[in-house]
Amino acid sequence: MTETRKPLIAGNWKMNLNHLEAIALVQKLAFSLNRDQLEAVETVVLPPFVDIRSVQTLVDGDKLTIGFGAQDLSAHPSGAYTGEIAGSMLAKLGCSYVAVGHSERRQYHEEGDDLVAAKVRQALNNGISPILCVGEALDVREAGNHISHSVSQLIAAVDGLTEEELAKVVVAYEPVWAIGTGRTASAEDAQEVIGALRAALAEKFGAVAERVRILYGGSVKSSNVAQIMGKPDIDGALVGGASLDAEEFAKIVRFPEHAGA
Ligand SMILES: O=C(CO)COP(=O)(O)O
Repeated sequence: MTETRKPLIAGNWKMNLNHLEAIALVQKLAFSLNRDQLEAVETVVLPPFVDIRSVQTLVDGDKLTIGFGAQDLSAHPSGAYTGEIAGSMLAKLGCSYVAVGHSERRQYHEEGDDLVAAKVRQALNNGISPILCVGEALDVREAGNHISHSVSQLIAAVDGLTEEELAKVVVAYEPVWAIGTGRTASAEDAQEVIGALRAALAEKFGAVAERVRILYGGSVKSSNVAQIMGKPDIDGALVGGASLDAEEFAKIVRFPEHAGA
Protein backbone atom coordinates (compact mmCIF):
# COMPACT_ATOMS: atom_id res chain seq x y z
CA MET A 1 0.00 0.00 0.00
CA THR A 2 1.26 3.52 -0.75
CA GLU A 3 -0.05 7.00 -0.10
CA THR A 4 -0.79 7.50 -3.78
CA ARG A 5 -3.28 4.65 -4.16
CA LYS A 6 -6.40 4.58 -1.99
CA PRO A 7 -6.97 1.17 -0.40
CA LEU A 8 -9.92 -0.77 -1.78
CA ILE A 9 -11.70 -3.60 0.00
CA ALA A 10 -14.27 -5.35 -2.18
CA GLY A 11 -16.63 -8.12 -1.08
CA ASN A 12 -17.44 -10.68 -3.74
CA TRP A 13 -20.59 -12.33 -2.45
CA LYS A 14 -20.55 -14.94 -5.25
CA MET A 15 -23.88 -16.83 -5.49
CA ASN A 16 -25.02 -15.98 -1.97
CA LEU A 17 -27.74 -13.78 -0.41
CA ASN A 18 -31.10 -12.84 -1.93
CA HIS A 19 -32.14 -9.19 -2.28
CA LEU A 20 -33.63 -9.03 1.23
CA GLU A 21 -30.51 -10.52 2.78
CA ALA A 22 -28.46 -8.10 0.68
CA ILE A 23 -30.27 -5.11 2.16
CA ALA A 24 -29.78 -6.44 5.69
CA LEU A 25 -26.06 -6.98 5.14
CA VAL A 26 -25.43 -3.53 3.66
CA GLN A 27 -27.43 -1.91 6.48
CA LYS A 28 -25.33 -3.72 9.06
CA LEU A 29 -22.16 -2.77 7.24
CA ALA A 30 -23.15 0.90 7.16
CA PHE A 31 -23.90 0.72 10.87
CA SER A 32 -20.50 -0.86 11.66
CA LEU A 33 -18.37 1.65 9.77
CA ASN A 34 -18.11 5.36 10.45
CA ARG A 35 -17.50 8.13 7.96
CA ASP A 36 -13.74 8.31 8.65
CA GLN A 37 -13.29 4.59 8.18
CA LEU A 38 -15.18 4.67 4.89
CA GLU A 39 -13.20 7.71 3.82
CA ALA A 40 -9.88 5.98 4.54
CA VAL A 41 -10.71 2.73 2.77
CA GLU A 42 -12.92 2.50 -0.30
CA THR A 43 -15.50 -0.16 0.50
CA VAL A 44 -17.40 -2.01 -2.19
CA VAL A 45 -19.81 -4.94 -2.39
CA LEU A 46 -20.38 -7.12 -5.44
CA PRO A 47 -23.79 -8.78 -4.96
CA PRO A 48 -25.56 -11.14 -7.37
CA PHE A 49 -27.26 -9.28 -10.26
CA VAL A 50 -30.76 -9.62 -8.80
CA ASP A 51 -29.71 -7.84 -5.58
CA ILE A 52 -28.10 -4.80 -7.18
CA ARG A 53 -31.25 -2.70 -7.55
CA SER A 54 -32.06 -3.16 -3.85
CA VAL A 55 -28.52 -2.26 -2.82
CA GLN A 56 -28.61 0.80 -5.05
CA THR A 57 -31.88 2.00 -3.54
CA LEU A 58 -30.46 1.66 -0.03
CA VAL A 59 -27.13 3.30 -0.87
CA ASP A 60 -28.80 6.21 -2.66
CA GLY A 61 -31.61 6.64 -0.13
CA ASP A 62 -29.33 6.66 2.91
CA LYS A 63 -26.46 8.40 1.06
CA LEU A 64 -24.06 5.65 2.07
CA THR A 65 -20.43 5.88 1.00
CA ILE A 66 -20.38 2.19 0.19
CA GLY A 67 -19.80 1.36 -3.45
CA PHE A 68 -21.31 -1.53 -5.33
CA GLY A 69 -20.89 -3.44 -8.53
CA ALA A 70 -21.48 -6.75 -10.27
CA GLN A 71 -19.64 -10.05 -10.49
CA ASP A 72 -19.67 -10.33 -14.27
CA LEU A 73 -20.98 -8.67 -17.44
CA SER A 74 -21.54 -9.60 -21.06
CA ALA A 75 -18.79 -9.17 -23.63
CA HIS A 76 -21.46 -7.74 -25.96
CA PRO A 77 -23.09 -4.30 -25.79
CA SER A 78 -26.69 -5.56 -26.27
CA GLY A 79 -28.77 -7.97 -28.35
CA ALA A 80 -29.77 -11.60 -28.59
CA TYR A 81 -27.67 -13.04 -25.76
CA THR A 82 -30.20 -14.78 -23.54
CA GLY A 83 -29.41 -14.57 -19.86
CA GLU A 84 -26.60 -12.05 -20.19
CA ILE A 85 -26.33 -8.62 -18.59
CA ALA A 86 -24.89 -5.66 -20.49
CA GLY A 87 -22.40 -3.16 -19.09
CA SER A 88 -24.79 -0.32 -19.98
CA MET A 89 -27.44 -1.89 -17.71
CA LEU A 90 -24.96 -2.06 -14.84
CA ALA A 91 -23.91 1.54 -15.45
CA LYS A 92 -27.54 2.66 -15.34
CA LEU A 93 -27.88 0.98 -11.93
CA GLY A 94 -24.91 2.96 -10.65
CA CYS A 95 -22.37 0.14 -10.54
CA SER A 96 -18.84 1.47 -10.16
CA TYR A 97 -17.09 -1.89 -10.45
CA VAL A 98 -17.50 -5.24 -12.12
CA ALA A 99 -15.43 -8.36 -11.53
CA VAL A 100 -14.05 -9.81 -14.75
CA GLY A 101 -12.19 -13.06 -15.32
CA HIS A 102 -12.76 -14.51 -11.86
CA SER A 103 -11.19 -17.96 -11.67
CA GLU A 104 -14.62 -19.50 -11.05
CA ARG A 105 -15.78 -18.11 -14.39
CA ARG A 106 -12.58 -19.17 -16.12
CA GLN A 107 -12.91 -22.66 -14.63
CA TYR A 108 -16.66 -23.40 -14.70
CA HIS A 109 -17.62 -21.33 -17.73
CA GLU A 110 -14.45 -21.80 -19.73
CA GLU A 111 -13.78 -18.08 -20.04
CA GLY A 112 -10.51 -17.52 -21.85
CA ASP A 113 -8.25 -14.52 -22.21
CA ASP A 114 -10.01 -13.16 -25.32
CA LEU A 115 -13.43 -13.17 -23.67
CA VAL A 116 -11.99 -11.60 -20.52
CA ALA A 117 -10.37 -8.85 -22.63
CA ALA A 118 -13.72 -8.19 -24.37
CA LYS A 119 -15.43 -7.87 -20.97
CA VAL A 120 -12.76 -5.43 -19.75
CA ARG A 121 -13.46 -3.39 -22.89
CA GLN A 122 -17.24 -3.43 -22.28
CA ALA A 123 -16.80 -2.34 -18.66
CA LEU A 124 -14.57 0.59 -19.63
CA ASN A 125 -16.84 1.58 -22.53
CA ASN A 126 -19.60 1.99 -19.96
CA GLY A 127 -17.58 3.93 -17.40
CA ILE A 128 -17.27 0.98 -15.00
CA SER A 129 -13.93 -0.07 -13.49
CA PRO A 130 -13.24 -3.73 -14.14
CA ILE A 131 -11.78 -5.70 -11.26
CA LEU A 132 -9.69 -7.96 -13.43
CA CYS A 133 -8.91 -11.24 -11.69
CA VAL A 134 -5.79 -13.24 -12.48
CA GLY A 135 -4.00 -16.04 -10.69
CA GLU A 136 -2.63 -19.52 -10.99
CA ALA A 137 -3.90 -22.97 -10.01
CA LEU A 138 -1.89 -25.15 -7.66
CA ASP A 139 -0.17 -27.21 -10.36
CA VAL A 140 1.07 -24.03 -12.04
CA ARG A 141 2.52 -22.76 -8.76
CA GLU A 142 4.13 -26.10 -8.02
CA ALA A 143 5.77 -26.01 -11.45
CA GLY A 144 7.15 -22.55 -10.55
CA ASN A 145 5.20 -20.78 -13.30
CA HIS A 146 2.92 -18.64 -11.13
CA ILE A 147 4.44 -15.32 -12.12
CA SER A 148 4.55 -15.89 -15.87
CA HIS A 149 1.01 -17.34 -15.81
CA SER A 150 -0.48 -14.39 -13.90
CA VAL A 151 1.44 -11.80 -15.94
CA SER A 152 0.27 -13.39 -19.17
CA GLN A 153 -3.40 -13.37 -18.06
CA LEU A 154 -3.01 -9.70 -17.09
CA ILE A 155 -1.34 -8.52 -20.27
CA ALA A 156 -3.81 -10.44 -22.47
CA ALA A 157 -6.70 -8.60 -20.81
CA VAL A 158 -5.30 -5.06 -20.93
CA ASP A 159 -3.43 -5.28 -24.22
CA GLY A 160 -5.23 -2.65 -26.29
CA LEU A 161 -6.01 -0.15 -23.53
CA THR A 162 -4.85 3.45 -23.41
CA GLU A 163 -2.97 4.67 -20.34
CA GLU A 164 -6.07 6.55 -19.24
CA GLU A 165 -8.16 3.39 -19.49
CA LEU A 166 -5.56 1.32 -17.67
CA ALA A 167 -5.64 3.75 -14.74
CA LYS A 168 -9.33 2.81 -14.24
CA VAL A 169 -8.62 -0.92 -14.10
CA VAL A 170 -8.28 -2.64 -10.74
CA VAL A 171 -6.31 -5.89 -10.82
CA ALA A 172 -6.94 -8.70 -8.34
CA TYR A 173 -4.35 -11.41 -7.86
CA GLU A 174 -6.24 -14.45 -6.64
CA PRO A 175 -4.24 -17.68 -6.57
CA VAL A 176 -6.85 -20.39 -7.22
CA TRP A 177 -5.44 -22.64 -4.49
CA ALA A 178 -6.11 -19.93 -1.89
CA ILE A 179 -9.76 -19.30 -2.80
CA GLY A 180 -12.23 -20.65 -0.28
CA THR A 181 -9.64 -23.06 1.10
CA GLY A 182 -8.56 -21.21 4.22
CA ARG A 183 -5.07 -21.39 2.75
CA THR A 184 -3.86 -17.81 2.27
CA ALA A 185 -0.81 -16.95 0.24
CA SER A 186 1.79 -15.50 2.58
CA ALA A 187 2.06 -11.73 2.37
CA GLU A 188 5.52 -12.26 0.83
CA ASP A 189 4.17 -14.63 -1.84
CA ALA A 190 1.36 -12.21 -2.67
CA GLN A 191 3.79 -9.28 -2.86
CA GLU A 192 6.12 -11.27 -5.11
CA VAL A 193 3.43 -11.83 -7.75
CA ILE A 194 1.73 -8.45 -7.34
CA GLY A 195 5.07 -6.67 -7.64
CA ALA A 196 5.71 -8.62 -10.84
CA LEU A 197 2.26 -7.67 -12.19
CA ARG A 198 2.98 -3.99 -11.56
CA ALA A 199 6.41 -4.30 -13.18
CA ALA A 200 4.82 -5.89 -16.26
CA LEU A 201 2.33 -3.02 -16.47
CA ALA A 202 5.16 -0.50 -16.10
CA GLU A 203 7.10 -2.16 -18.89
CA LYS A 204 4.14 -1.97 -21.26
CA PHE A 205 2.41 1.26 -20.18
CA GLY A 206 5.03 3.28 -18.29
CA ALA A 207 4.45 5.43 -15.21
CA VAL A 208 0.67 4.92 -15.12
CA ALA A 209 1.37 1.49 -13.60
CA GLU A 210 2.01 3.26 -10.29
CA ARG A 211 -1.61 4.44 -10.28
CA VAL A 212 -3.18 1.02 -10.88
CA ARG A 213 -4.56 -0.60 -7.75
CA ILE A 214 -3.74 -4.26 -7.34
CA LEU A 215 -5.64 -6.32 -4.77
CA TYR A 216 -4.97 -9.69 -3.22
CA GLY A 217 -7.77 -12.26 -2.92
CA GLY A 218 -7.91 -15.73 -1.38
CA SER A 219 -9.05 -16.52 2.19
CA VAL A 220 -8.65 -12.91 3.38
CA LYS A 221 -9.96 -12.43 6.94
CA SER A 222 -9.71 -9.77 9.63
CA SER A 223 -6.88 -11.81 11.17
CA ASN A 224 -4.60 -11.68 8.11
CA VAL A 225 -5.60 -8.51 6.22
CA ALA A 226 -3.25 -6.10 8.01
CA GLN A 227 -0.22 -8.22 7.22
CA ILE A 228 -1.19 -8.45 3.56
CA MET A 229 -1.87 -4.71 3.38
CA GLY A 230 1.57 -4.03 4.85
CA LYS A 231 3.21 -4.91 1.53
CA PRO A 232 4.18 -2.05 -0.78
CA ASP A 233 2.41 -3.14 -3.97
CA ILE A 234 -0.79 -4.52 -2.40
CA ASP A 235 -3.56 -1.94 -2.42
CA GLY A 236 -6.52 -3.87 -1.09
CA ALA A 237 -8.36 -7.14 -0.94
CA LEU A 238 -11.04 -9.02 -2.85
CA VAL A 239 -12.86 -10.91 -0.14
CA GLY A 240 -15.16 -13.89 -0.71
CA GLY A 241 -16.50 -15.89 2.24
CA ALA A 242 -15.61 -13.32 4.91
CA SER A 243 -17.61 -10.62 3.09
CA LEU A 244 -20.87 -12.46 3.85
CA ASP A 245 -20.58 -11.58 7.53
CA ALA A 246 -21.09 -7.83 8.00
CA GLU A 247 -19.15 -7.64 11.26
CA GLU A 248 -16.18 -9.57 9.89
CA PHE A 249 -16.18 -7.60 6.64
CA ALA A 250 -16.33 -4.33 8.59
CA LYS A 251 -13.35 -5.52 10.64
CA ILE A 252 -11.44 -6.17 7.41
CA VAL A 253 -12.25 -2.62 6.24
CA ARG A 254 -10.96 -1.31 9.56
CA PHE A 255 -7.55 -2.94 8.94
CA PRO A 256 -5.58 0.30 9.46
CA GLU A 257 -6.75 0.27 13.10
CA HIS A 258 -5.60 -3.26 13.82
CA ALA A 259 -2.34 -3.11 11.90
CA GLY A 260 0.27 -4.60 14.21
CA ALA A 261 -2.43 -6.19 16.41
O1 LIG B 1 -12.60 -15.61 -4.80
C1 LIG B 1 -12.45 -14.82 -3.90
C2 LIG B 1 -12.89 -13.42 -4.05
O2 LIG B 1 -13.19 -13.14 -5.38
C3 LIG B 1 -11.85 -15.21 -2.59
O3 LIG B 1 -12.74 -16.02 -1.93
P1 LIG B 1 -12.47 -16.43 -0.39
O4 LIG B 1 -12.19 -15.14 0.33
O5 LIG B 1 -13.73 -17.09 0.06
O6 LIG B 1 -11.26 -17.32 -0.40
